[in-house]
Amino acid sequence: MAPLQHRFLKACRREPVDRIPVWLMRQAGRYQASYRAVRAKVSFLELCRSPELIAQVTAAPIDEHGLDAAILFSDILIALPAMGLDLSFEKGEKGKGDGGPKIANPVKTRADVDALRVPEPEKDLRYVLDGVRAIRRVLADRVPLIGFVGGPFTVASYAVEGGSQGFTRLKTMLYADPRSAHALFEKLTQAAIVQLEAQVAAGAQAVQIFESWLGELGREDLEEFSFPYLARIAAALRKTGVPTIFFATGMSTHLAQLGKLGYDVVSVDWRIPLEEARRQLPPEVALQGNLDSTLLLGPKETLVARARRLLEAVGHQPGYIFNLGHGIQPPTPPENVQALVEAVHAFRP
Ligand SMILES: Cc1c2[nH]c(c1CCC(=O)O)Cc1[nH]c(c(CCC(=O)O)c1C)Cc1[nH]c(c(CCC(=O)O)c1C)Cc1[nH]c(c(C)c1CCC(=O)O)C2
Repeated sequence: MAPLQHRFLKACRREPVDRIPVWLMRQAGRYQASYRAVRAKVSFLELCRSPELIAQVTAAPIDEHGLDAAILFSDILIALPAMGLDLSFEKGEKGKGDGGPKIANPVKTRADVDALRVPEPEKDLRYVLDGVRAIRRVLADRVPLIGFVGGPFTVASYAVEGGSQGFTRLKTMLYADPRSAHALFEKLTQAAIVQLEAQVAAGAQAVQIFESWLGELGREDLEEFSFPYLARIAAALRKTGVPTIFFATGMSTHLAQLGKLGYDVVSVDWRIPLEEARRQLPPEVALQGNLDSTLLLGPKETLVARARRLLEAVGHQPGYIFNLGHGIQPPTPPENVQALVEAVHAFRP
C-alpha cells in the first residue's frame, strides 16, 4: 500500500478511513512470549542498543496481532548517557515488581544542568537510527513506523529524581531555582528536537511525545515551565512534514490548552469520557485514546463492550485513532489484545 494511504496516517490527518486504526502503547513488551524470550538473553539496554533486535521486537506485535502502526522499540531515557547521566535499569527483585530506571548522578545544581550535552544522534544514538532503518526494511511498508522521545518534564523527572521516585525534587527546583529549571527544560527540548529530526530522517513516519507525568503540574506551572517548550518541539517537527502526536496522562483539565500547542493528534487518558475530550479539543486536532489498560486484563466481553462504546462515541467522525490511556500492563493475556484489535477493526466508521 502507498505509505501515505495507511489508515493510521490518514486518521492523523483527519481524512476518512476504511477502519479505525489501532495501536497500543507498550505493544512490544512483557505481555508477549516472543519479547520475554528475547529478554531472557539480553538486558533491556542491550536490547535498546541492538538494531537487529529493535527491528525484531518492534515488528512482532504487527505480525502477532495485526496492529495498524509500529512504534520504535527504545526508551524515553535512551539519550541520557550521551548527555552525561549514568543510566541503568535495575533488575526487578522477586516480589518487588519490575526493575525501573536508575540514574547514579542525578541533576542537582545549575552546574549539573550546564554540564548536560545535547546529543548528536547520528553519532551518539546511531543504534536507535540504525534500528529505525532496520524496522522500515522489516516492515516493508505494511504499516507506518512511529518514532518517539520523552517530553522535557517527564525526562527531567527521572534526570533530577534519579529514578521513578516521585516529583518533589524537580517541583522544588521549579520554585526554588526557576532559572536552573528553565535551563534544564531548554536542554531537554533541544535534545528532543534533534532526536526526533534524526528519527524522521532515518525513516520514522510519525512521531509521538511521551509526556507521561505532566499531569503533576497545575495550570500556572504548565504555562511557565512546559507549554512553551512543547510548542517549540511541535513547531520544529512541523518542518519535517510527519504527523505529530502529543501524549500525557492526568491532563484532561487542560485539553483546550493542549489543543493549541501545534500537535496534529492529542492522546488522552481514561479519566475523561472520549466524547467530552472530542468536544474540548479544537476540531483541527485528531484524537487518540483512551481505553483503561486494566480492561485488557479481562473479562474479554467487558473489554470488547467498552471498546465498542469508545468507537460509537467518536469513531464516526474523522480523526480518531484507537489506543489505550497509558501502556499495556505486563499481565495482559495476548488473546485479549487480539480480541481488542478485532473489535476495533469490526467497527464501521
Ligand atoms: C516513563 C517512560 C519510560 N519509558 C517510556 C515512558 C513513557 C511511557 C509511559 O509512561 O509508560 C516510553 C517507552 N518505553 C518503552 C517504549 C517502547 C515502545 C512501545 O512499545 O510502546 C516506550 C515508548 C519500552 C520499555 N521501557 C521499559 C520496558 C520494560 C523493560 C523490560 O523489558 O524489563 C519496556 C518494554 C523500562 C522502563 N522505561 C521507563 C520506566 C519507568 C521503565 C520501568 C518500568 C517498566 O518496566 O515498565 C521510562
